[in-house]
Amino acid sequence: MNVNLIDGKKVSKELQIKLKKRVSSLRQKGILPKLAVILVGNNAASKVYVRNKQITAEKLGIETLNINFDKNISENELIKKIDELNNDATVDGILVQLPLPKQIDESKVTQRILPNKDVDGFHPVNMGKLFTNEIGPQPCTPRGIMELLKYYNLEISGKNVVIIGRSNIVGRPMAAFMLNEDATVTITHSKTKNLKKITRQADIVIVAIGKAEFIDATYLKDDAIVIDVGMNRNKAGKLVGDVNQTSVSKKVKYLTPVPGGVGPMTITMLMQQTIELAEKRINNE
Ligand SMILES: NC(=O)C1=CN([C@@H]2O[C@H](COP(=O)(O)OP(=O)(O)OC[C@H]3O[C@@H](n4cnc5c(N)ncnc54)[C@H](OP(=O)(O)O)[C@@H]3O)[C@@H](O)[C@H]2O)C=CC1
Ligand SMILES: Nc1nc(=O)c2c([nH]1)NC[C@@H]1CN(c3ccc(C(=O)N[C@@H](CCC(=O)O)C(=O)O)cc3)C=[N+]21
Repeated sequence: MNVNLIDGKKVSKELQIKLKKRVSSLRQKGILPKLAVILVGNNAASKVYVRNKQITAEKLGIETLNINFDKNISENELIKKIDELNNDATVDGILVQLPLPKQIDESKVTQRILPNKDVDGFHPVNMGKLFTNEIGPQPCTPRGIMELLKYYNLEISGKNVVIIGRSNIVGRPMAAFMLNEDATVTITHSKTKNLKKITRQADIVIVAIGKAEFIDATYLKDDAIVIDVGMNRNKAGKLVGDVNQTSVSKKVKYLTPVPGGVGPMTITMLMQQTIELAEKRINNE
């Protein structure tokens, strides 16, 4: 059987047509949706992301404020900047690109962003809302994955979902999203024993480990749905996922490519959440 590729680029394009209209209607009301992005240092994966974000925001009419800091910046300086953006009424969403250098406590930074400007949905208040199935800003990558599954009419209720990776930005919130849709969820990580035995039972596997082409066909059952979140450079400098796409293509039913799968959806959800936060200004005024 041939694999069906889940086209994140196409789905993104379609969603962005609707988002553009929402931005114009905001702008007509005098509201200019604005996203502030803080980048510390020079992480490679982060830079791809920053570039794609800027291009998309511009296309949709979302204002961006880009702040770059040297990798040696102190935690206090970064916190000061966040406070300034928290108090700036023209800024709807604040995103601090992760990972941060060692001298900075990521959780302290995440918690400093006001929950109602937390466009990444990483603040414990918003994470808590996601885990209790309440409405709030949500992490963009797992939200984008849910949108992809919905677009392709792939059923989640009652399915065995195995997530590989337990980061705050992908694995953990992914588990909450899936649970909210009535999946039976297993979260695995580097200390998991017999990973293959677990993943082979999965109807849906979500891979977010950060190791180039780590997962091959032997990890999967026939007809599985495989979501590849990974963004890695291989030895030749090419962008590859955490899944060996050639190997699994012969076996599975659905697969997200890299590039063109989850990545574009993360960006689209980030734009959508910036717009959602900006739309809140209407009711608050
Ligand atoms: N496409 C997109 O939109 C996005 C892509 N990414 C990409 O996704 C990947 C993962 O990112 P992120 O979640 O931030 O990564 P982290 O490094 O924060 O987390 C990696 C997770 O994978 C687990 N892990 C590592 N090795 C193994 C292994 N051999 N077997 C099982 N589990 C393992 C780790 O376990 P432990 O906790 O025990 O250490 C950890 O939980 C990266 O390539 C990143 O660039 C990230 C965000 C968005
Ligand atoms: N606070 C924070 N939030 C994040 O969501 C976050 C982060 N920090 N740090 C880094 C990771 C990584 N990440 C990516 C998202 C999209 C692409 C993306 O657009 N990928 C294209 C790449 C295309 C290309 O340029 O080659 C694709 O997959 O098609 C890449 C990487 C978000 N992250």
